[in-house]
Amino acid sequence: MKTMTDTATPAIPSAAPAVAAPAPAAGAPLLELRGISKRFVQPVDLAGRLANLLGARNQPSVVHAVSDVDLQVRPGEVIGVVGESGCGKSTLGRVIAGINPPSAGELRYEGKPVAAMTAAERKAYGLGVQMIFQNPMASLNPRMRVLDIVGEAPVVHGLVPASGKAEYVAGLMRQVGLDPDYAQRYPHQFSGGQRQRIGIARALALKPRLIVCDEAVAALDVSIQAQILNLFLELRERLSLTYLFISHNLGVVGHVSDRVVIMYLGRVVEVAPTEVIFSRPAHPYTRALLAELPELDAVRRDYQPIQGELPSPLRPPSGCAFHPRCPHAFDRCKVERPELRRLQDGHLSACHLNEPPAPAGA
Ligand SMILES: Nc1ncnc2c1ncn2[C@@H]1O[C@H](COP(=O)(O)OP(=O)(O)OP(=O)(O)O)[C@@H](O)[C@H]1O
Repeated sequence: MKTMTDTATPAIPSAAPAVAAPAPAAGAPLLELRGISKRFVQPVDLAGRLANLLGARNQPSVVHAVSDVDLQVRPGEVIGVVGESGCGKSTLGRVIAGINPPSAGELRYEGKPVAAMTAAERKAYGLGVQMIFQNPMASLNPRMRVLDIVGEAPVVHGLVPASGKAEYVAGLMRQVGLDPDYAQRYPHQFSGGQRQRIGIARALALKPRLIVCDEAVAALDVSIQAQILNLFLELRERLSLTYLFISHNLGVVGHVSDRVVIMYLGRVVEVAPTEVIFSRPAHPYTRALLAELPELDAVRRDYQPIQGELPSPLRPPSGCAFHPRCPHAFDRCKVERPELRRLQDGHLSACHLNEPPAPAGA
């Protein structure tokens, strides 16, 4: 059977946003994270346990995937979460979407702590926060038709009667740019971009307020990435959606986000409006990520690209976790972890170099 393909559109720029994003609504946060941490305990194998018993080594078994993250997401806002592979972005997204419970801290949705929600409130939260994944082929059941992939959950949750399912699915398919005549087809009969549109329709079917997009365009060709990003922005306008956009690529995130959160080894190291991240990055790690982008402009020309490998979250470095890779590290960075400090309204950074100089004579 014929495979559908996407038409070509211009490639995504590697830096500043291409589409002017409307200012997010002010007011109470839709989602709030207070000191959120997520640790995974890794099972120690028999040899490791024996070695531990004999004192031959002290095998750490706790992965600090996310540590002490504070964040407020306002309704209508698009927040980009950026960092290298393994820095805790997906774990943070999964905690926000309720897939993994946090190990510590408080998650609040629509002003209520999730841990203290009634069953009805928890259901509203579960439907209100949806997640879209990187690989649509892996996240769509290959044996289900689009009609069921998109339409099953809203019927189960009573959002639409079974008799109205076909019409509901057809409306969603149109909304994401798919021909409703293909509702009887299976995922493998669509192109990569079209499959991601099915994933988006499936998320929209539950009428979410917040969508966590985890590397949602990373597996797509560059021209298709631009189409899907533009679709996210159109849907945001049309449906007043809020997004958390997770990506290792600062260029992709810059295209869609109002604010960017930079993560390093489980911690937030910089937060700022997107244009500030690109024009006045304060953290050496953010500058290193900018240096990786193909089109270096004059401002970024002296940024140093990232050196070496991400350390293991089993053994985070002492002090500032970035110090072994930081071109500006000095003695204090090795022993004292810098706090996330407010530099200006909406701009926070965790680097000793950002501290104001001590007053003369102090
Ligand atoms: N279920 C789990 N059990 C044990 N460790 C985990 C689990 N999930 C994630 N981790 C570890 O937590 C750390 C953060 O992983 P995470 O997937 O959140 O990072 P990421 O920034 O999203 O990376 P990627 O872009 O590669 O997905 C990694 O060291 C990872 O191995």
